[in-house]
Amino acid sequence: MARRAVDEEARFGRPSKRGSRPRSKQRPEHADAVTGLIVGVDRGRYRVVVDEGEADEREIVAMKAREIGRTRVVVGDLVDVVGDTSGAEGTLARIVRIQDRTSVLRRTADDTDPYERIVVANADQLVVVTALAQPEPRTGMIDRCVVAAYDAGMDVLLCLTKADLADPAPLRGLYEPLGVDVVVTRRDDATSVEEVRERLRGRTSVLVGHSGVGKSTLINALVPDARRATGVVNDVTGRGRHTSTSAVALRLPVAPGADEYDGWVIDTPGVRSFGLAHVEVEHVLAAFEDLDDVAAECPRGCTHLDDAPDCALDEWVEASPDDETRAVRTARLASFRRLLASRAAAD
Ligand SMILES: Nc1nc2c(ncn2[C@@H]2O[C@H](COP(=O)(O)OP(=O)(O)OP(=O)(O)O)[C@@H](O)[C@H]2O)c(=O)[nH]1
Ligand SMILES: [Zn+2]
Repeated sequence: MARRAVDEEARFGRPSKRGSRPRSKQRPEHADAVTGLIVGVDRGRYRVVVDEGEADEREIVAMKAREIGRTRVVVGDLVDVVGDTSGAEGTLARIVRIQDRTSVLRRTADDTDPYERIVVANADQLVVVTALAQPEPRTGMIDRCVVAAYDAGMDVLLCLTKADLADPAPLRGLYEPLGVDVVVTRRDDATSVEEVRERLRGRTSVLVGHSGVGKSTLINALVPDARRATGVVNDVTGRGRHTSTSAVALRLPVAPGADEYDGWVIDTPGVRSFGLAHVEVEHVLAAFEDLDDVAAECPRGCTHLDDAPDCALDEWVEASPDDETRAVRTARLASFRRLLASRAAAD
């Protein structure tokens, strides 16, 4: 759990978790707040898991309290909740505080949505689900996801699906030099799903991917209860089951069918790509430790792009002690520049 900011505590007069102050009626109501994790958002109603991992873990429904104002609350947020937090049918609790976020995954405004949005908070891994065929992989889209993740300080796992249809080697070759972990799956190979589970265990992972890449198939295999089959029609409404486009957090079982959970899988049905106008070069650079050190020697304001005068990264490749090193450095620099360039490309 993220530690609450000191000034927030001062403002609400709440003792630390370990505080020994006795509870009394004089204390502000918020002192009785419980902490919870936002697992779903739907039209102003927030699904919150409280007392996670304890005997009385439960999911409650809450709304934003007035003091939160217009601050957005997103899936992955840790919040303090007051009021009726029993989770009993028909109860509605109030979110009075959003705890400091350890990461925010953003998307820039685009044609369909004029506002920059935080998609998910506090996730530590972005899983880019890409089919090896049907639909054909689009490296531009993968690059943009990698940039968005690095900007947010998240790791990237590239999950290549439909391995029965095409060879994963070329894409592996393109992304492993970027420090991207690659895992290959196929629907009819349960062990490949377990390899994905291993990498998600104990972490909070956001899955993104274009329609048809097999993301639902993968999530259903990882989290059977989710039953996120596409094309399933609701008997009552006659519409697809998942008309909502907001993110949803699902608990990851430690093994197929296990009652024990370790980690969260966040599905993002509405997010197909990321606008990247907000991304800073320095954040992308920070994900390439070797280049980051070298770029410290660049002229002020260096763009580090192909045409940047006196970019220290070019000199670093030039100064390679041998051919092997030169090949590695050339590939690293080309990958980094490809990512930088993807910020400008539309997808
Ligand atoms: N050949 C092959 N097909 C697969 C594999 N995994 C999934 N598919 C098929 O690909 C199609 C799309 O899979 P979904 O899981 O619905 O894809 P999705 O990414 O969730 O797509 P949306 O629901 O549109 O977002 C389905 O017909 C799946 O049966 C695989 O490993 N190999
Ligand atoms: Zn430079």
